Amino acid sequence: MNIKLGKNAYGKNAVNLSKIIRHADYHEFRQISVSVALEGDFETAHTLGDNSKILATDTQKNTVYVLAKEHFTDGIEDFALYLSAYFLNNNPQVTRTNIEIIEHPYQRMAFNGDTHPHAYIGGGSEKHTTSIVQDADGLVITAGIKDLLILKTTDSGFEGYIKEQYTSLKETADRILATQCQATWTYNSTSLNFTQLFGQIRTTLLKTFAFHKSLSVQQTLYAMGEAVLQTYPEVTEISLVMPNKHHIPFNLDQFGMDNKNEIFIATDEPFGYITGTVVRG
Ligand SMILES: O=c1[nH]c(=O)c2[nH]c(=O)[nH]c2[nH]1
Repeated sequence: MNIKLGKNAYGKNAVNLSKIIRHADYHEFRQISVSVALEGDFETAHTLGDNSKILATDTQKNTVYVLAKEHFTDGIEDFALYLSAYFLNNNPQVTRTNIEIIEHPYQRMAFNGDTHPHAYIGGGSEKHTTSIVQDADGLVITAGIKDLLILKTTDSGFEGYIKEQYTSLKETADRILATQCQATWTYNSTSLNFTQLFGQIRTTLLKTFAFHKSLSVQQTLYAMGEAVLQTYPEVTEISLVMPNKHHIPFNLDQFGMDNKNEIFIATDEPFGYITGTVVRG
């Protein structure tokens, strides 16, 4: 029988790391989760149990903590780029790296407009993400947002869809639009101000969601992606995942009351799942 090893990768997932960056009059607190995956000359590790080319995942984990001291000082994109280059340059058996970082944002507490120097509030669902895939041919860098919970109470409808024997959904010109959005975009360069761009792109996504007169989730998804590509030449394409978190009007008729689009059943499952990539050209 002719059997051989196909595509494979290994590495350490979810290296959870916190860092205090001490400035003169305040502290910065950062919390990230780093995942490393390596591809390369690992055939005999699988077929013979020969570990001579294996950089232990425990060593990979330690490398992340050690390099964070000097090199995690700015955006997660910059740290991911540094880690990727480090693993490639120091391990000739590695031909491709895939570094992913998720940042859990913490904000300094504010009281009457004054920001506290070293107390933070976190725990929201929204996260900032990045990924680097690098090999001898080059590098792809993405950034993104995930678990961004956004909702609007009007300027959303859904009408004009197919009506056939199994259709029961009623058309509406005024519904709640809610989603737990994930957006991932690709940059055209590795020397950008990633932190600033992330904040600006996030604002563009939110603004478009808020001001768009939505005829469907699909249309809003496209408008959000289009706005990012129109505004930021550094972005080559953007993918969005927008589950439709349904809010179904509750039937108050049965209790002799009129539901004027005020009371809803929020259903988690099943949910509509709308995904799309918006590209140039
Ligand atoms: O924005 C929507 N897109 C759909 O494809 C769809 N399908 C559905 O039942 N409700 C909705 N809403």
